Amino acid sequence: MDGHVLSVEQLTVAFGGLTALDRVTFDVPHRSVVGLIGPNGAGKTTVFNAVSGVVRPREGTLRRHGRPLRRHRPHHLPRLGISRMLQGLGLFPGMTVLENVMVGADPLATGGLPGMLTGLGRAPRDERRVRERAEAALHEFGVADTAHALPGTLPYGVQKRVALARACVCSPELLLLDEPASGLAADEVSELAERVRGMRAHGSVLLVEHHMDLVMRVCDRVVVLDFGRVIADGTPDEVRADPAVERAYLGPPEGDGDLLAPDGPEEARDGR
Ligand SMILES: Nc1ncnc2c1ncn2[C@@H]1O[C@H](COP(=O)(O)OP(=O)(O)OP(=O)(O)O)[C@@H](O)[C@H]1O
Repeated sequence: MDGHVLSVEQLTVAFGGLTALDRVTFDVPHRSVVGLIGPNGAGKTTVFNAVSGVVRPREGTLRRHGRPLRRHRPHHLPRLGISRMLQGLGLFPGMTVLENVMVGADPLATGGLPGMLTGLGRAPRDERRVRERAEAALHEFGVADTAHALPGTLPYGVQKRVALARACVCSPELLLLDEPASGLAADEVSELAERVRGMRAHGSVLLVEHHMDLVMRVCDRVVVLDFGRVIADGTPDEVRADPAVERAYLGPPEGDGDLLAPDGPEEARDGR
């Protein structure tokens, strides 16, 4: 396959008079983990929303393997091999864990979501295949024993794993992870780091995360945004040592804290 899993070229997004993204350019290579970081309001979520087809860029091009994505919508993502795990998890509270993950696996089948939920108009073979894929994903993420529970009855860390299983069940070529570490305990973050690193075996990950320790541990490259512009793009070590990144996080006055300390950026930004 030619080109990168995702190429973002000169992406510009405006909300009224506010330019949220200003000619943002970066690539997500095949089988890599790319971190997208930056202070609050830098434009990270807007990049995800543009890639997901939720917002339309004013200018610029998104490419998958060199081919431009034109006027795509969020429901096209499974067909494009892209999956997104939302920060708010987005699990359906009235459906069991297994059913939630089956929704993620459903694009693999020929029948639609209504067919899956009602059992009508759907080949039993499809139903079986979707169920098996969902069960395998739950097993892979260590939550098979929760299959018949409702998400709201489970601890947050377990719900996160369910949401990850749902995002991964289609074996996406590109997984968009929006702050997957938020709300997790330290041991859960370490486990998450292992999982994200392991995802490289199957596809690529674009990771938005404030938890710098995780970003530095799992990413092959890190793209840094500030006020809608890319101010750095390099390996974790290169980005960590970049004075422009330090300025963005710590502000111009003599900030002398640990630049990309695990829980530093948000507090540092507040002090600008
Ligand atoms: N739908 C919208 N309408 C108007 N302004 C918006 C909208 N979405 C985002 N913005 C603005 O665009 C800029 C970038 O926001 P975005 O949410 O992408 O930043 P972020 O880096 O994800 O921030 P955070 O780390 O706080 O989630 C901000 O100034 C934000 O207020």
